[in-house]
Amino acid sequence: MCLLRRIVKLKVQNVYNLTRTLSTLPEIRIYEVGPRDGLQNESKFVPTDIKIELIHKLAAAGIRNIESASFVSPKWVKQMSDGMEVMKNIIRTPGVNYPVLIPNLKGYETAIKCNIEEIAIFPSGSEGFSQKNLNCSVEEGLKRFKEVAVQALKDGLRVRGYVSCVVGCPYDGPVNPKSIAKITEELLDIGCYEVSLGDTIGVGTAGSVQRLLREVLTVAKPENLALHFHDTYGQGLSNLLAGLEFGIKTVDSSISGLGGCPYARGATGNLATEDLVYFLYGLGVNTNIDLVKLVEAGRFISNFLGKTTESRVNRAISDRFKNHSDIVKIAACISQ
Ligand SMILES: CC(C)(COP(=O)([O-])OP(=O)([O-])OC[C@H]1O[C@@H](n2cnc3c(N)ncnc32)[C@H](O)[C@@H]1OP(=O)([O-])[O-])[C@@H](O)C(=O)NCCC(=O)NCCSC(=O)C[C@@](C)(O)CC(=O)[O-]
Repeated sequence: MCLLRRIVKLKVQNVYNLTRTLSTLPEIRIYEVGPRDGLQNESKFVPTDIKIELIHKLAAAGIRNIESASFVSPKWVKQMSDGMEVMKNIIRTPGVNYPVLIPNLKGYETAIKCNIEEIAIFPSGSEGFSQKNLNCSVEEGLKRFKEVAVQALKDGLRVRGYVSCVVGCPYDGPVNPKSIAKITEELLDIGCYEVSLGDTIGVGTAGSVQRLLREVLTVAKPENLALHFHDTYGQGLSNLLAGLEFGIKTVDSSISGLGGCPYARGATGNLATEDLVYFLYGLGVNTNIDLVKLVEAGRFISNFLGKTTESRVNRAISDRFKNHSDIVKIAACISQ
């Protein structure tokens, strides 16, 4: 057989093997943060009914975990001041989880009146960001969050943890993976069912994510971790692939790539949910999410904000794709 045909045969075999290997990827759980992390940084106040409609659209697209509100101080994040109205007025889809962000007991006492089942607490991985974002030290923040977690667990709620600035801090610079591992361990010890590792300013790369995970996986199992990558430097998907290769199965993302923390200067949006879902379909992972409806949800909120979507998939998918299966075939390069 001539050399060229041998190379082609080998290439086809490799592609098939790669797809087959990656297609043995487990169920990937998508944790949508758009209504909270996505909107919190928007200067123009988004009316409560728009927030609620976005949540409904995300659920209709098949998203099963939608972080829907935040019970932080309105003096700190005005955009999230209508958390109670949002949580009291969403029409809840059976099987969909609607967690909320809680900074302290005061926020918890408000949130618990809104029929919540899961809360998220969020210590910082660096001192500088902790002071700016929570007005306290990392240690004081952990003490506060522990009080919240103990009460929430007593009330029968699930508690998710975040660690912010797991790679770099806008104030302190590079962050030591060992300190992230320590905070992760403390969150798991107080009863968090999972800890989402937040690259808040998106400076992470596949290399720094590998270094971080090698450290954190000395204290946590992959099934108790989640990946939360802001896409500021365009590294979100490659960071994600690095994380998936460590067996992590939960990924945070934000519709239309919205987001950023008002107290992390330079922070921009999260990995876009549309890009994440397309990427996963390409790996043969069925997310049960309807990409046409998801793109529509992204266009709904981007149009309301008067912004161009940050999602490359949302921008690229023209209206010629009338249905979801056409897009999945493109994503997975399936010809027939
Ligand atoms: C934690 C605090 C409250 C401390 O803020 P503080 O000023 O130190 O709080 P305080 O205890 O001194 O209280 C000051 C005033 O706020 C009130 N207050 C106090 N707590 C609440 C509350 N929960 N809800 C409503 N009101 C509250 C309190 O009642 C008091 O009212 P006053 O007596 O002046 O009238 C503040 O720093 C805060 O709210 N920070 C949160 C900022 C934030 O939301 N940042 C964005 C989310 S984190 C993020 O985006 C990162 C993440 C999670 O996505 C992961 C990643 O991307 O990496």
